[in-house]
Amino acid sequence: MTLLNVDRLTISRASGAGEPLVREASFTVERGEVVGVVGESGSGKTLTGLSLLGLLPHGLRASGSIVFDGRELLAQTEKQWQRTRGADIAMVLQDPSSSLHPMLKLGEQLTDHVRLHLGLGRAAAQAKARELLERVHLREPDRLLGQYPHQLSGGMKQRVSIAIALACDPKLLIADEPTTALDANIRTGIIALLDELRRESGMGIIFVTHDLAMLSSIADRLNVFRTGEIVEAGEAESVFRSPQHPYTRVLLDAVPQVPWPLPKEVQS
Ligand SMILES: Nc1ncnc2c1ncn2[C@@H]1O[C@H](COP(=O)(O)OP(=O)(O)OP(=O)(O)O)[C@@H](O)[C@H]1O
Repeated sequence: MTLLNVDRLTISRASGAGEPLVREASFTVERGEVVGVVGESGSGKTLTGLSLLGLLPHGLRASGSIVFDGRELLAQTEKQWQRTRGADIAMVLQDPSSSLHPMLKLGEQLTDHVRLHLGLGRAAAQAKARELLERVHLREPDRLLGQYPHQLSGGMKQRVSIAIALACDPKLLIADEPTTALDANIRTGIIALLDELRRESGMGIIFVTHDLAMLSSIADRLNVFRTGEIVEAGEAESVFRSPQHPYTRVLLDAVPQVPWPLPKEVQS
């Protein structure tokens, strides 16, 4: 069964004013698949991601259909959404600091998170926290658990926020510009980690970015957004090789070299 089936998703102002911000967007995500969502600033990528978590900003509403694992999310109560978030669908944001409390040691944040979501006792939660840090390839987890976020580099912080997102074994991860704030060489490591996690766990990933080149090494399929609409969708390889929409060509022209997939040195 398809993991996620978004059908004619429309996001508009609840007041009815103005044009919809996202218009009739339809796409699917299969298990273990990375779907790239690309487009210029303001094209509706983030709102689409937030609607999959029931987290649209106040004053906006979604219509159409979002079927996840066989159930309609748009019909959910707030209580049902709370169970969906984290346990079924998790999100990683551009700025890892936004998912980490600056005044709390990582150990407290990770163990509190797993205790809350998995109902584990203190010792089991600490063991789970260590295991999660190892899963994202952070060395010396015990030492890290005693540190504050500001003691970590940006790349390490992003790995910790991925570890937090993985705590409940979500089936779908929405990664919204997860590498934009990072240096080029760190970026490659985070992309490799996401690629490894989807292979290992069968988790689907929606990778949102304005940078098409970023997706060349990881995306199976692409959705190109422009002013609230999907203007091109298809297998990543064929979109890279022969883009159909003029806007996709403009995005590709901004990428320095585009044989698909890009050679490793260009990906970084
Ligand atoms: N709370 C809101 N109320 C009204 N309009 C909003 C709200 N949030 C976002 N928008 C508008 O919706 C449109 C889509 O925004 P969205 O954040 O999804 O774009 P994006 O493609 O993710 O952009 P970026 O790459 O800059 O993050 C934009 O025109 C934005 O100004």
